[in-house]
Amino acid sequence: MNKFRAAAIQMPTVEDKMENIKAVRHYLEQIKAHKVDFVVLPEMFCCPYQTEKFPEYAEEEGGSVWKALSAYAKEYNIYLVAGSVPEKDDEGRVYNTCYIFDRQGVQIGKHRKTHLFDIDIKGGQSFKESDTLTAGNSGTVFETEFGRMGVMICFDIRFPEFARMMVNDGARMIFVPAAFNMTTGPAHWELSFRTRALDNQIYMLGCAPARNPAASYISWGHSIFTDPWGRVRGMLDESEGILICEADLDYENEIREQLPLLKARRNDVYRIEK
Ligand SMILES: NC(=O)CCC(=O)C(=O)O
Repeated sequence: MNKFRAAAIQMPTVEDKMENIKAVRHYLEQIKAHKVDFVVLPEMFCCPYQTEKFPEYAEEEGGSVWKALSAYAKEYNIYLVAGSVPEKDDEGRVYNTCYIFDRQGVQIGKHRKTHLFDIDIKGGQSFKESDTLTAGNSGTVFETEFGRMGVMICFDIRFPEFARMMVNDGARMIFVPAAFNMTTGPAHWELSFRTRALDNQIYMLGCAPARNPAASYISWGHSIFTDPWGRVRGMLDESEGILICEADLDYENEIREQLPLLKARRNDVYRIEK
């Protein structure tokens, strides 16, 4: 039980919400023979990544998208870290939400993106999720037969405390539905995954949408798997594809024993004396 397999499905997003949902089944069929334990989908995999579209595509928890994803988890006997979707609550607020289903299709976790992606890079990418989205207010872990796992969504990865909090809470791997762009992707995507993996001595799996050069927000792609030594174990390019990887928790334990960063922390002194 110390090894498990996971797949990141780097799929394109089309305008028709339910076409994206149908496409997920096609990929799950394709990887059936690999007997993966976990599948992760991209950020906003069934809604164009445009702020004005989020309220239009949003559904309440338990809606048609949720039902289809829960059914897939059961049918394919997988943990489904179901990318992210726009979720609306009963007061009309909209969140960037990742639902997590177990092998029976039962929802065992839900993460609402906590750090909204509001950036304005001179000569590069601008985006303002907070125009239409509300931020979540907590980190998220979920339980599996392999141990506790963490989930964060895209921009959340930039905040080191967030991953550290999950690791402090016992997370063994962090799943990251994401969609970096053509400005920050080449600069920071791989670096962010390697850094969070190295600092926390943990496996990280990031899943991005396939690149569509005609989209208003262009995804960097490059779904990625990094290990507790900070190495890249697998990475796609920008095209549609599936990244299949294996995590070995004995290896993670060994790294944590041999280079005992997590144990050697000095939480008693991390303050500035004034
Ligand atoms: N969807 C996002 O949160 C994008 C984050 C991103 O591109 C970054 O640079 O951070």
